[in-house]
Amino acid sequence: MTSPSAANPGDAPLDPASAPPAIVCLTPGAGSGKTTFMRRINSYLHSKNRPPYVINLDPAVLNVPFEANIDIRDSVNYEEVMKQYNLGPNGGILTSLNLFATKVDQIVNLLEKRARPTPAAAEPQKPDDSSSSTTSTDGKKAIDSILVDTPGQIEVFVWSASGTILLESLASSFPTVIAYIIDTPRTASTSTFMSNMLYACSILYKTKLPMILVFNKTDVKDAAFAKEWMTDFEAFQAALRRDEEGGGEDGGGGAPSHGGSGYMGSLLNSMSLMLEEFYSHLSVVGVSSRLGTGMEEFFDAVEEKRKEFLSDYLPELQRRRVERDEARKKSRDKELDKLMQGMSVGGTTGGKTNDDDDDVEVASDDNDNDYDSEDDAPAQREQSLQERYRGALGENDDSIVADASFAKYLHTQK
Ligand SMILES: Nc1nc2c(ncn2[C@@H]2O[C@H](COP(=O)(O)OP(=O)(O)OP(=O)(O)O)[C@@H](O)[C@H]2O)c(=O)[nH]1
Repeated sequence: MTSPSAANPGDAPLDPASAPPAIVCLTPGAGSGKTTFMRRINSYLHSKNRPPYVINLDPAVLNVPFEANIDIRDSVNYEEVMKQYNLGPNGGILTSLNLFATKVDQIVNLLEKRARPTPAAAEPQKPDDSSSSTTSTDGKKAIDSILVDTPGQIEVFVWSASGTILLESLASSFPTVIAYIIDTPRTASTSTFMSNMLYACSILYKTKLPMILVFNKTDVKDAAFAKEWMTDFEAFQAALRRDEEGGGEDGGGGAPSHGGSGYMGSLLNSMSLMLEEFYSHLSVVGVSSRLGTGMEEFFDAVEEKRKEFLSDYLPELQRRRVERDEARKKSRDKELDKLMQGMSVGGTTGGKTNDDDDDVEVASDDNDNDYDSEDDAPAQREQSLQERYRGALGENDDSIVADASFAKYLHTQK
């Protein structure tokens, strides 16, 4: 994995090429071993003296068996959200994520600050310094990677607006990679394998982020069969035939596999052909979170996907971001124009200046402004009023900074 190498002066935007990767862990089903996997990669990075920055986005989790630097549970009380809004478990998670997503700018700002190396980082390291990490602007070690844990209810995260906002915001500053954790023993039948792949495919198209398929629990079942099915169509066909003849594996769930029978057989057949193109975009690794095997392979895949993010995904992401910012600015300008016209003080774009004394009184109730001349006064008053309205509409960064309680919480994080 690459650590940030280029020093970014002051508060200049973080260069994505030198930014640490963000690894977002998702799992299609409960019990796939996401938590165990997160704990394993966390301790692996600690053992390499490259501690990650950990973010927990699961508001409903009872215990996180690793230290999270930012934890959604510290700012949103899931139980309370369910009670107050009269929601069920999924609605509670969704609303908690929505509440948390309103603060995403502050989180990304904090992460950028923590990821930015100081000029001192450019100095050569001492030979006895085993760490390859640098130092962030506030004197702490610059973060080398970001690990994000997500709610086990994958659909709540992936298909919600807040999930999209959180992922896009993260990806706008950091090369973001999805680690999709699969329970290998439970994916051994052709039909469960195919449903898992289709789900991964839908997530890839929804998030538009590079993805690593992590076949977990390889101590119980080797992931070689899955790798073979993804690269060799004939092998998958043979497995389908075996399933049809009743000799297929039952996927560990106890139910017999009917992957190859009747219309299911031909459906799986054509789907496997269709998915060939999708497979070519994925990295596949087999790991055992219990034993800790496959970690090097996983981080090699992260590095590969980080590069892919920079070359393929980032340009598209930046294009979408510019489009969205322009649309947002246009709609704000429109609102501001309407507001100004309503107040009869003119618009932002060529709106006429109102010379009426009564209106000027409204605009000048702040005595701080000393105008140079009588002629300049209306224009300056109008400008000052416009600035205040812009602030109220959220264009001013100060409105974010002013949210002291959350910022204070974030700044107490390690
Ligand atoms: N044999 C084996 N078991 C594992 C492995 N990884 C996780 N497990 C077991 O699988 C079970 C589920 O693991 P978790 O890490 O809790 O899985 P999760 O995806 O977070 O599941 P939820 O808690 O339901 O969200 C536990 O009993 C783990 O001990 C592994 O690599 N090998």
